[in-house]
Amino acid sequence: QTAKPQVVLLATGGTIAGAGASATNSATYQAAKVPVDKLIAGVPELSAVAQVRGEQVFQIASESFTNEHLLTLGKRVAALARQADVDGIVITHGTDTLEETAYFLNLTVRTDKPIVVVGSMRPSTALSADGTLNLLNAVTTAADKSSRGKGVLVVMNDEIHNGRDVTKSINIRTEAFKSPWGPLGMVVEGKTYWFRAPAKRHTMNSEFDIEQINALPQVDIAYGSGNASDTAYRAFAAKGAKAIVHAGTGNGSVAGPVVPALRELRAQGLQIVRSARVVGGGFVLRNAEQPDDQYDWVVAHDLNPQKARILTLVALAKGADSKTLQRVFMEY
Ligand SMILES: NC(=O)C[C@H](N)C(=O)O
Repeated sequence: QTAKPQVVLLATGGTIAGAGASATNSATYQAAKVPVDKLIAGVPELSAVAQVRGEQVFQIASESFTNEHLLTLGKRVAALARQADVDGIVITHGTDTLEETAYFLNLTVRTDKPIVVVGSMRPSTALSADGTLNLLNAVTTAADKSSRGKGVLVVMNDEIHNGRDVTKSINIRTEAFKSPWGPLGMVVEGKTYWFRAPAKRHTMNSEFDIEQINALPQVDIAYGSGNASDTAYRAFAAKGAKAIVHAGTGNGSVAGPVVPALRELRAQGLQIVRSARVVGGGFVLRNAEQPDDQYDWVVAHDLNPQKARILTLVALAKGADSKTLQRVFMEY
């Protein structure tokens, strides 16, 4: 009998480790309560798929993830990926910022071993809790050789998503994670089925390397709306932001009263990234809506504001200027 693949489960908290007062509490509960050994013990079916060992990296709700958490987690994932006795890595994570961590790892961990990020929408104590099957599907995907070289994956609700594309699109359904360009595959009854592969640079082909990153700059997001003012942009700059991601209306458009502030801040050295707040997937074109060449601003292409923040962090940590920043937004 051949040995089972070895999968390390890194637990960070979230609703998948959440506990409510009763089985009918599907939305009222405390995140980050159940420790990693209990998560593993709660799904005995895991042992048929892989040899799973767990590590509790953090025990937090993902809305409280900081840049330091990203660095700590990324370095641990990279160290494990280098070990010969690790075939795949699963990260349990709160769903609120799961897409940000998945994209960060996708950009910075240089490995072709499967890295799968997973969460749940209902706490472990709820009726029809979704965490157990999500976890089994995530370990199945991480243990599968066919998952290699596809970048960091997110497995939720039987679907395998590209960690770059996927976003939390609703907060009250188990069918919460969507990729604007579609999922990569499915996990059904312990088997993976693939339909497409990521086209953008990631992991092994990335120019970024978590081993070389020891600090991440402050990058903030300001939200566009009607009656917009420049207050938030100037306040972020005053507090030391190195870049501001503009979560713009429509095609990353910028309200008239905000334009002079963004031009001034750019002149002071901050990078200005125009993204789109639209939910179906943005697509911001350079020099459409605003003269980006003239203002030396950057467009986020199809990345949503929170993902644009992650790529900006990583690029600025490597000293990117505005030209490099624009290049990486098209390549990653
Ligand atoms: N469903 C969840 O995991 C939400 C929770 N607030 C978290 O992100 O940790």
